Amino acid sequence: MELTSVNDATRIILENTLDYGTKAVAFTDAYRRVLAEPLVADRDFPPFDRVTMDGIAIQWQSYQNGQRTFRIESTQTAGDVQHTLQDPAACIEVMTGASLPINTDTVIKYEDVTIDNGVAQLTFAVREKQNVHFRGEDRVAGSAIVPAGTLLGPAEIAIAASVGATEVMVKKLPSVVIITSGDELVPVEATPLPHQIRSSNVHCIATLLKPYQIEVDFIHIPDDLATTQQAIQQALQQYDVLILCGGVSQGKKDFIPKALQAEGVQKYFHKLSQQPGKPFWFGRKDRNVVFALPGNPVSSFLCARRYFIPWLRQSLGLVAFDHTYAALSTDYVYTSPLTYFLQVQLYQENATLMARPVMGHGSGDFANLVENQGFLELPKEQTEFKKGDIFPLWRYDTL
Ligand SMILES: Nc1nc2c(c(=O)[nH]1)N[C@H]1C(S)=C(S)[C@@H](COP(=O)(O)OP(=O)(O)OC[C@H]3O[C@@H](n4cnc5c(N)ncnc54)[C@H](O)[C@@H]3O)O[C@H]1N2
Ligand code: MOO
Ligand SMILES: [Mg+2]
Repeated sequence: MELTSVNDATRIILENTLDYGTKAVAFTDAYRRVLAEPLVADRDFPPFDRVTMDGIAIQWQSYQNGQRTFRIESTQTAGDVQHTLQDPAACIEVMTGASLPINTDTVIKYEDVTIDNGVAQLTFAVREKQNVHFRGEDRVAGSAIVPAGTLLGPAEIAIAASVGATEVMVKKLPSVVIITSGDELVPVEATPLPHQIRSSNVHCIATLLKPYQIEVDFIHIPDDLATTQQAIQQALQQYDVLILCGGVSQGKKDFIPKALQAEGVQKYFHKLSQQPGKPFWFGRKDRNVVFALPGNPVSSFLCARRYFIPWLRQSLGLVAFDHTYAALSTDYVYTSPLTYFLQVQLYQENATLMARPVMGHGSGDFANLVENQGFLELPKEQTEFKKGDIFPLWRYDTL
């Protein structure tokens, strides 16, 4: 049977991204959501001529005229209404964050003056308009400071706060369920019998999605076709996205592809020319998108990272691909005609990000994942990879 290439699979998946609309959320809950409407400056940034040093404010012209001593008229601290300098030859004491007094244009910090008996004497040269952050210098009122489509981080949340956007419009997230199958799996809190294991993959995948603020539901089904079909039917009604884990290979109880098709999910591909994750199945039914990942823990994780994250990013209006690049630390040989996801440990060598292969015991060895931070995507046309060659790097920490 013809295997689908990694490139074709990527293209097909990205042809099936969906827009889930927008919603308003409290700006304090907007971290790592995608902004749907720009954050607009309600005032100039800064909104008034802002003093940037504690010291005295003068009129530059009097300094220019040779004056070096200034009588102190008043003191203006941050939060005070704006003072006015009455005598152009005098000065006003001002504090960082205060609005610059009317009739002044230059601030001299305390370290550059001596004050005696209510008179300030300059001890250093002064530049016109120094130590003032002038109104509208950064942004003018009405300008879009944060454009729509931005993934919100600390800096953007600060802008939301500053413009008084208690609620912001963000892209809605798809609802996601992770469905595990397998009679050998028991819950985390259970003590497994000798032939059983605790279900761990789902928590790996759920954690992978957390940086995007996606909270998943979990469903576990036994290896039984009728129950599987029923669970899939219900999940298709309840969720936008189904991520299934396991049951997609050749086993006697690998029912997932059959059950999905029986429930009307159209298969877009099954089996890729990649290692690990070869038996990956992807399909769609109307607005339901279904990622049926191979059960081996490394396979399900790397497939979720390599295919689901770009799908999610594009669905949210972000650039789909979030890989970077790293250089192989050593020669490497891989002879199968498959794209290889090589698990690597990352380290910095001068300005180059280096990737050292960390070989585990195949796609069942998920303990090995803790030793590496991502994988290099080695193209299937090549078998010999040279030290220093650069390849796409998919990091596990996606944000
Ligand atoms: N005859 C063939 N056998 C297999 C092939 C093949 O091409 N021909 N492909 C192998 C590859 S590659 C993979 S990957 C696996 C995929 O298997 P399934 O998707 O059918 O997954 P399962 O059989 O259900 O489980 C595989 C393995 O993973 C463990 N697993 C599953 N779910 C979890 C979970 N939630 N937490 C922890 N571990 C989980 C499960 O116990 C199995 O050990 O098939 C190969 N076989
Ligand atoms: O491709 Mo399977 O994903 O190696 O274990
Ligand atoms: Mg199987």
